[in-house]
Amino acid sequence: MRRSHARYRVKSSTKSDMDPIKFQIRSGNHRASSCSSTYTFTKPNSKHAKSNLMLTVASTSVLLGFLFLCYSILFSGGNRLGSLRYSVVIDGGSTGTRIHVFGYRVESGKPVFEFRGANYASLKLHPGLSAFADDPDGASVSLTELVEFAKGKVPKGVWMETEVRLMATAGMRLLELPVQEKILRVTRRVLKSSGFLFRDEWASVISGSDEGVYAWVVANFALGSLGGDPLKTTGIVELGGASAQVTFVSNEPMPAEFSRTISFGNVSYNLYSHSFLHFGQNAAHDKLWGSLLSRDHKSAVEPTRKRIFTDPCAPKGYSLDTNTQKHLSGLLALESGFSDSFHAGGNYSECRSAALTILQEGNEKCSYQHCSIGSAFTPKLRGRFLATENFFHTSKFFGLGEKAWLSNMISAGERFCGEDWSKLRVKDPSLRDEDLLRYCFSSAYIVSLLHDTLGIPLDDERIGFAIQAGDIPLDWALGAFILQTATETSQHAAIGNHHWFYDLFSNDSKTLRYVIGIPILLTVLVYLVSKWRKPKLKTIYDLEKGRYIVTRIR
Ligand SMILES: Nc1nc2c(ncn2[C@@H]2O[C@H](COP(=O)(O)OP(=O)(O)OP(=O)(O)O)[C@@H](O)[C@H]2O)c(=O)[nH]1
Ligand SMILES: [Ca+2]
Repeated sequence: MRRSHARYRVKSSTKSDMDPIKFQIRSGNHRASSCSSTYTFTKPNSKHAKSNLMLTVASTSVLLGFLFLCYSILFSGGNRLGSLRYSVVIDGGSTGTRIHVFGYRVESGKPVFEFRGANYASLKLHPGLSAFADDPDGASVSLTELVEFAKGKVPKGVWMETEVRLMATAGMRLLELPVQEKILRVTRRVLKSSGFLFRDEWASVISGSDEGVYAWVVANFALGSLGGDPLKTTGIVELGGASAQVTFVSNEPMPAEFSRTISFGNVSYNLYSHSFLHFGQNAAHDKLWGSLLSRDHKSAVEPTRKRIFTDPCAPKGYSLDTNTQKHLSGLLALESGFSDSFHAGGNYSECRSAALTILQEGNEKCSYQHCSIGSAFTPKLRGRFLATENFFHTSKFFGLGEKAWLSNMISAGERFCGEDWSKLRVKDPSLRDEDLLRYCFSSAYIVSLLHDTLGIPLDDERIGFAIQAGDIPLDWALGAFILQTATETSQHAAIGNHHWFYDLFSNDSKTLRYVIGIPILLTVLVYLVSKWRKPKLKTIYDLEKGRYIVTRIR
């Protein structure tokens, strides 16, 4: 085929709708004379071409943008749909520091908690933060180890969204404020560099009332009564090392400092909650020794006679070695020669009345209508209760069953306290002296606290002891996490902070398919239609008429 002598002339067009560049091709097989009309092939109308291109690019970019947005919502960090989110809570207790790592999902705008498997891990290290009063920097060692444990449980990609909170309890409350602050400063330094999401105010000494509320929350969450009828909830009595907590729903009028109102779901609970500082088991036992000493100081002992301290809560034959002295409060440990004047009385009922004296210390300063423990207001206990921490440990040690465990605690304590120390020592060789010794005092203190002081009948079936409910540990730190997360999630839902897409997608994969599938379909459709509809146009410049004629090519 002869090659056409194509000659290109650029002709600027005045017509706005015409592309300014025209190519005139004179085909070789035309006679010169037949140049009456020259076919001018224009590039497809580049205006149209451009708008098609624009349309395709626009719809593709909208689609890509949309897919990217979906990806960023569905698969980025903490907003990952359906993926686990994490939270870390550190319990700064008096006898040890425990870290809890929680995994949870948000489904239909609500957190779903499962405290098992990959969704929960915890580690406790001794001693507690308060043991570093003289060496605050020393607190960083165990805390760093706990943080490393948590980092091993949380995928690195979400550390930045994982909140870490440190809440210290009674052990730290017993320290002077400046000392507390020094230790907290060290903890903040460690947590700031942990890689987790942390703010200074998230490391603090929480109030005893908060501690009690959190313990109440986890107990009722575990029992399935949280979010239900307030009168069907279960109260808690917690016997820690340095403090004891009592929290339950009470409709009795009470002073504001003991009253707490919390909401869960659309139910609100009016709680009595108080932490009795210095009335934890270990702190009370130290008080006992302090009272023995001061009692002797008061007794008119002639200077020549050797002073004897009789401890009714120490089984006969027990001698106070330096190891146990280490655990005595400063007052006693400093008492020179205390150990050789110490006599183990091994008498349960005397031990129980010594415990009652400790529980009623300060009662004379009661400024409320009714105080049971110390000078703090306590309403009449109503409803069911769970007795946790030392209530559980001592009941377990004596092998008590749920049934009538309080009255059985008396007989178990009488046997243990009255037994010869050497025989007890042989029965439980694995326990340290000071831990084994403590069971005599504990059995008396528990009965004196629950029955003699709080008035719970010895055979009351309404109170059980536990350390977990189902497979959920009754640890106040879990309650703090539950309340914190539920509040945060409902706040997001309330103020619409959440990704509105997120709701659209939350847990509804059908929507996901539609929302991603439809735009793809539409784009393809638009593209095909534009391809199909794009008219094959031919623009002819009619030399005779001196104007362009646009015709459609079939
Ligand atoms: N007998 C016994 N007591 C235990 C055991 N584990 C913990 N305890 C005691 O139970 C009490 C409460 O335990 P934790 O809450 O872990 O102690 P803590 O938080 O350091 O103490 P607080 O700051 O008063 O709450 C403390 O007096 C512990 O000494 C155990 O296995 N056996
Ligand atoms: Ca505790």
